[in-house]
Amino acid sequence: MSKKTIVVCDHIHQSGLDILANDSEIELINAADEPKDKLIAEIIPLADVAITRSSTDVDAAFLESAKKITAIVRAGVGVDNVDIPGSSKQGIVVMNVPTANTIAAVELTLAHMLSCVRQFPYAHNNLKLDRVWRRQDWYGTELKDKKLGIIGFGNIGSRVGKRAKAFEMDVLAYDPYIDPSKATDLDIGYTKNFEDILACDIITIHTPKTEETIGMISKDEIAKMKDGVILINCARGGLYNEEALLEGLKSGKIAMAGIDVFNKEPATDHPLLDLDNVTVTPHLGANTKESQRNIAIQAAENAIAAAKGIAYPNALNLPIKENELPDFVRPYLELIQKMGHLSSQVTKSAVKSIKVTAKGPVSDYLASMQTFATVGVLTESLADQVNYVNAEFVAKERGIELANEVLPNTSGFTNKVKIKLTTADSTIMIAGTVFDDTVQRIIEIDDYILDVEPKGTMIFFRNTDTPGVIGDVGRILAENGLNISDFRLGRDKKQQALAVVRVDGQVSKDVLDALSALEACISVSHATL
Ligand SMILES: NC(=O)C1=CN([C@@H]2O[C@H](COP(=O)(O)OP(=O)(O)OC[C@H]3O[C@@H](n4cnc5c(N)ncnc54)[C@H](O)[C@@H]3O)[C@@H](O)[C@H]2O)C=CC1
Ligand SMILES: O=C(O)C(=O)COP(=O)(O)O
Repeated sequence: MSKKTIVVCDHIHQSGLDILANDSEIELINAADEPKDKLIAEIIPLADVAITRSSTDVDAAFLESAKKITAIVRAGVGVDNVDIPGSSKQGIVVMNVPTANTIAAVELTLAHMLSCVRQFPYAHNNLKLDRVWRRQDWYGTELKDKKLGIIGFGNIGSRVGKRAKAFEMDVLAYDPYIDPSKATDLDIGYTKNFEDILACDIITIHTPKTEETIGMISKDEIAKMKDGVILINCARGGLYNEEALLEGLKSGKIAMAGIDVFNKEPATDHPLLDLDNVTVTPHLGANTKESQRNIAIQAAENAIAAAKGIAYPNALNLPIKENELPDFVRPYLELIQKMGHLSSQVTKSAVKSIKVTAKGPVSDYLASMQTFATVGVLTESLADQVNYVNAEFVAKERGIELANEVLPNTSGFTNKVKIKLTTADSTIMIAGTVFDDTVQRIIEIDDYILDVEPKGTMIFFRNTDTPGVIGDVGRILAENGLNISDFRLGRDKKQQALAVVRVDGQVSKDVLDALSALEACISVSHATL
């Protein structure tokens, strides 16, 4: 059998390189020190499998060169620099190594917190580089009794919280996608109100980088914070808007920031580096010997398994062989995934169960429908960490009940699919169908009959069915510069109406507040697909 070539694109621990070098069926190319243009142009075309870290973007240029690649192993957690849909299209399985560097990132977060409150690097430089002994210049503050706000309470966030408790901090978690008991069982406070986090003394973020989390802390949020707040980011650059962060640090509103990650890396001429109230590290969250050793071993073993076609551990995608599905099924899978994504955005709470029902010939693909619906629901909180391969496993791990059922088709449609999402706070049902094999439509939301294209930014406005409401909604949107691209109305038997309004542009909190202040409003929410 000819050898399979595994290309290592970034620096990994020697233990992983040894495993790769010692396998007689594997040809190892260690390209960590090669310039990226040479890597892409000359080395990637030779690879059957590639191992990457955050320094190598798996983008269009990479994929263009990846003629033979069947699998990519991201030797770490974050896959925001990996084009997963593009990889799937090319039949490339993307895998990551999700928990091997958790502790390293947790401990770096604590290091930044301590460095910030004691201005550690500045005092260090003053003595070591300037040879100045001025103890009166270096009065810090204590972590004890300070309120720590943690955004994102997953593997890293929860462990930061646990350790902060050992410092006798008052810890508060914000993560709308977890069961609150995950925090309260650790004697850590839990809030669904983001404003509570903004009122903390120190704020640290541990979410993936998604459309929802990019710029989660920006100018408006910083304005609401305490004067002298401390901000830590050891997750991903851009979760704190960098311009707003810079401005806040310059004005002194933010006393200190501890930053490990930047929007664009390497960040050797970033304006944050010119300030004297930041502690910075060059994306070192995962850089401990223990983590890198564990990651390299797992990445090497998983890359070999993939190269030999034996297994794809922690696969984040399942390249969909579209030609193996009947033509009419594919749009239903896409539709139910959108319906899942939409329902989780509207309910915005810890998911308890996802039930999928199908009527008509599409019911033969019920298990796939369930998978796509589950991916859609969990995408909102987990982004790329959930996929068609691991959806069921991830849902079960989070205590989410999955159910599905085929129902006799009395609907009048050739096929009809429905998702019922139950969360800690509410339940929503959305049904859809596909016309002419291509035209996807939402046809029911709860008891309302509608005809809505699931696309773009949508506002869901539920109101008592009284005259003049539509005009009021239109006026508020116009006043806020939002152009309406579609307006659909459904009525139920209780004299209530649901308007689904598609708009061009983003829906701000002000718009939602103005809509919910209307007398006829029962509820208002929005979602973006
Ligand atoms: N600096 C570094 O070298 C390292 C950075 N990381 C990054 O740290 C971050 C966290 O990693 P893990 O804890 O392993 O991930 P995780 O998946 O275990 O946890 C992420 C949590 O964020 C929550 N979340 C998602 N959207 C949210 C939102 N809008 N608001 C509040 N919470 C939200 C999720 O529900 C989940 O509980 C990732 O961005 C990862 O890439 C991870 C390792 C090393
Ligand atoms: O695992 C992650 O998400 C990280 O950010 C670590 O990235 P790295 O492997 O150090 O380039």
